[in-house]
Amino acid sequence: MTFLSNILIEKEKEVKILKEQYQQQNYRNIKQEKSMYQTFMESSTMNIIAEIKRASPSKGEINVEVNPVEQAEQYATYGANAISVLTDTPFFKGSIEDLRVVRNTVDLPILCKDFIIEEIQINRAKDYGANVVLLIAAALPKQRLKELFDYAYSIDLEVLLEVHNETELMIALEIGAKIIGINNRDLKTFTVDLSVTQELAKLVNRNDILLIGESGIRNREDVEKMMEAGVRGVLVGETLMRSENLKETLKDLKIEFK
Ligand SMILES: O=P(O)(O)OC[C@@H](O)[C@@H](O)c1c[nH]c2ccccc12
Repeated sequence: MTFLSNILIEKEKEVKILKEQYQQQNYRNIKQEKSMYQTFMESSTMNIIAEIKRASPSKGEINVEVNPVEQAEQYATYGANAISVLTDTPFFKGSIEDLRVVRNTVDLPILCKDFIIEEIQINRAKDYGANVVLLIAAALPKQRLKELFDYAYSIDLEVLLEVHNETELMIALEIGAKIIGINNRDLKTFTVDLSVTQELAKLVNRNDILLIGESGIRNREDVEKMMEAGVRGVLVGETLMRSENLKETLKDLKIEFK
């Protein structure tokens, strides 16, 4: 049993309960003036998606006691371009409430980071104020991915479509993904290798695709590697969650495009 198949089983249960209990809330329906895609494409510096990540199955507890409001405020103040909120509870100790409080704190684009298998999760993400949802190519068959992808855009959400190998990348391109995240971490083995982004990015020779390098980014050198690989954004969790000086850490990661 891999982590991914385990969590998908967990999500089936969660969705079943959601279907019974969830009622549309419409707390906040934020329409960003500009899409994340557009802002990131126009930026002259590396775009940083700063993640609120309390724990993970590969690292255990990272920063469980974090105050998501303070963390998000600091991310925004020190130059993050978007915020990712891990809303999964059983494996990452996050919650959908984290998303709401972050939404009420910052105006940056917010990514709802979860393992989405059904439309109802997308509705809930929207309700709680997300602008972008994650879809993971390894988690679903192509047809289903495409349906969820189209559904998200139909309710004005953008999609970060995450891939980890060439087959998944081709699927993402066929589906018409505009924002593709290349995960350096293998969700089945947890191995992290920045060369995943370096290799896969080479296969995308289109300048209308926004590429994001995800996972295992610790310092400026890593961001430089990602930039040379051709990504316009990086998704950083653990490094920021463990940082004792977010001002310095974010400054270090934010580099100018050449
Ligand atoms: O903490 P890191 O190594 O900086 O990684 C952040 C982010 O990429 C990672 O949390 C992530 C990428 N894809 C995911 C899918 C599900 C859960 C988590 C993730």
